[in-house]
Amino acid sequence: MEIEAHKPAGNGMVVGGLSPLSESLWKDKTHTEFVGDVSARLAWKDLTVVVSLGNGDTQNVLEKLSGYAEPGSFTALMGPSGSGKSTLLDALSGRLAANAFLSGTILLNGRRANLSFGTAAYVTQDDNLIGTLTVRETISYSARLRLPDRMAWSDKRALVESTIIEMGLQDCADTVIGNWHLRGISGGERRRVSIALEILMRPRLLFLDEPTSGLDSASAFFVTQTLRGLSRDGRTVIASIHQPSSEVFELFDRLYLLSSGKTVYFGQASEAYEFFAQAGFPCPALRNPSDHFLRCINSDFDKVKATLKGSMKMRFEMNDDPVDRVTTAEAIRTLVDSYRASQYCYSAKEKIEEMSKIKGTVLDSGGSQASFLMQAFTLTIRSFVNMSRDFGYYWLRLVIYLVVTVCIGTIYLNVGTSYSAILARGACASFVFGFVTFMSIGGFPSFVEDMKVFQRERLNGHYGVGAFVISNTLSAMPFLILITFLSGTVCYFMVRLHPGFMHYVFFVLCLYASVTVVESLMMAIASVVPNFLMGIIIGAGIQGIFMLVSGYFRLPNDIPKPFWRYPMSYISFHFWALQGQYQNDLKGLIFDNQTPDLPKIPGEYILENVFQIDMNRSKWVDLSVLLSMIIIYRIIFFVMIKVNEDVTPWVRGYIARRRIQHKGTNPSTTVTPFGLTQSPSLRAYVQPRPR
Ligand SMILES: Nc1ncnc2c1ncn2[C@@H]1O[C@H](COP(=O)(O)OP(=O)(O)OP(=O)(O)O)[C@@H](O)[C@H]1O
Repeated sequence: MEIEAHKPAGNGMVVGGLSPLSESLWKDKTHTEFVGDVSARLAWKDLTVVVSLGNGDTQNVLEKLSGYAEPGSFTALMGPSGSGKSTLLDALSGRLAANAFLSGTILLNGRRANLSFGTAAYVTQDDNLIGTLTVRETISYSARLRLPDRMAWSDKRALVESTIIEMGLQDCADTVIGNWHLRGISGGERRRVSIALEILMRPRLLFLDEPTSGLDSASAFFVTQTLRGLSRDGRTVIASIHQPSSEVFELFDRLYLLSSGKTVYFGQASEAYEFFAQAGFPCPALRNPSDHFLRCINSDFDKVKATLKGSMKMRFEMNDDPVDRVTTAEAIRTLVDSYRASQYCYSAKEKIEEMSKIKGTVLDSGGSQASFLMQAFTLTIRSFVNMSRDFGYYWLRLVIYLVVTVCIGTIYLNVGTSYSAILARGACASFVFGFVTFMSIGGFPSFVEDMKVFQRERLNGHYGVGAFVISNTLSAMPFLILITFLSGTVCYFMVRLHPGFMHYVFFVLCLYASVTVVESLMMAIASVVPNFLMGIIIGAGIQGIFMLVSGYFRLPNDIPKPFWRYPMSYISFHFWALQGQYQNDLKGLIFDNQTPDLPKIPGEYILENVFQIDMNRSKWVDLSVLLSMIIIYRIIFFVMIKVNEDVTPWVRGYIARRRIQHKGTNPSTTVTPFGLTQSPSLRAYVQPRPR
């Protein structure tokens, strides 16, 4: 492949968007049939977003916003912090939080469309990436996950390489992203990797939330130039941008200025200067126009002035700047009114009307084109590589498990068959299946990181929930087998549990099954509780309760009925593990009695009368129950993710809607002149953005 044909410009970055090679590669090799016009014309009219707050109050985050974005143009959303830029992007891309209610019209190619789960690509503010992979690996795995199976790997690789060059990542292509123990690429490079992952599939519609935040001026210029280049390839690009430099500002085609959820200006970026002058706020000489616009509409300046005046730290002198002669609140009012009465507003409305009348192509979901098997396989390999490189994922646990099992081994060394060994064996099994399995909770922070990556990729339609659950189960298997077989072997032979190969195999299998159940339980918790401290506390609490009813701390027949005995002890995996292991260890052994003149005690007698074990059930049945619990927890994990995606937002939305109605505001959907309604619905997933 002629990758060399891409000659990086200047600092090694190819500015100006997709190179002709990658564009043609994409079309040729994916064999994508572009029937008709596949460009994305996005129009929104009278978009209002109301959020319900925790105390039952409501807040208007966006108020009757109208605008449009066309293929071939780069639209920048600008405004002070809290003005509603991210909310507008979320509303347009179908990602509003469940407590947010949308009314108004959003049309893609003149039609109502669902833009979530891959139809539009969205680069969010947080760069949730896998820290142990290099930049090239990250993009390559993403290519395998999403490009069609029939596309040759050499072609996929060529596309990956051209994307790396396009985002100027060649110098750090073989550097790891970085995590808590690995020093990786810089923050700016992470941003560029996040963008690279989304442009890989050449989406027709691309949303970016603050793609230049945290970047130095050269990187910010480069990223913006790349986005502009993408738009020049016929794509529709909308990005929120914070405090752009004058060079970056010059790259915008259209500017959407927001303040407190209201439109201050929407039109050609180059004409904003004139609009501000006409409204009575001309940009002073030698001031960056974007700084001036934001200075005029950032009401925080009023608070800052008041605070400084109050504390006598600052004397305000009148100068020529009109912004200093009025409060920012007044300036915003004047600008909003001027815009409503301006020709910019009229021409925008006309354009929106015109766009709404043209019914264009229905765009396919831009999600993955790879088969389910390819997705599951790639995710398994990627997850396996990550687990093997992340010291904290399994290796640290292996060390701790070995240390703890050596401790167990020395404390119960050659436990034997004396009278006191009866209780010692019971205690040893209880410790192994209670505490040792409990230590698996240590993997929770890594699960939470995995879930963050999953959520980002899932929302952009990279793969399905099923592929993720399967891959997560398979990739962990070799590590769990290694950990449990090594530590189980140490424990089994040091303590000298029941001799015999099958007894040894049962012990380690039982340990493996128990540890995997804990892993699956913690994954299920991670799918609902994204905070790792809370997740660990919940996981520890659940396991503590399970341990209590395992049959060791209270004998099975003494566990209070009905709740603790049924269902709790049967749900507890510790219960099945102990029942199986007690049989595995004691059955067939003969123990000394309290005094030598009393007859010896058979293991079966102890099992039935001391540990109250159900002897009619084989230990292999106990093991099967444990193994089926793994499957049940994985199904719960799958269901939890689905519920989180589909049902939880609906329920939260319903509660918030009731609250708003109770307060007297009507959040009902608005039927627009286009006949389209937007309402809080199942598709308005998602986890509210962290704020
Ligand atoms: N789901 C929500 N629940 C409660 N408040 C919300 C919600 N979504 C947005 N808001 C509020 O709406 C306002 C606008 O938020 P938004 O994140 O859209 O602003 P922004 O312009 O993107 O800010 P920044 O530049 O700081 O990211 C803020 O006051 C925010 O707290």
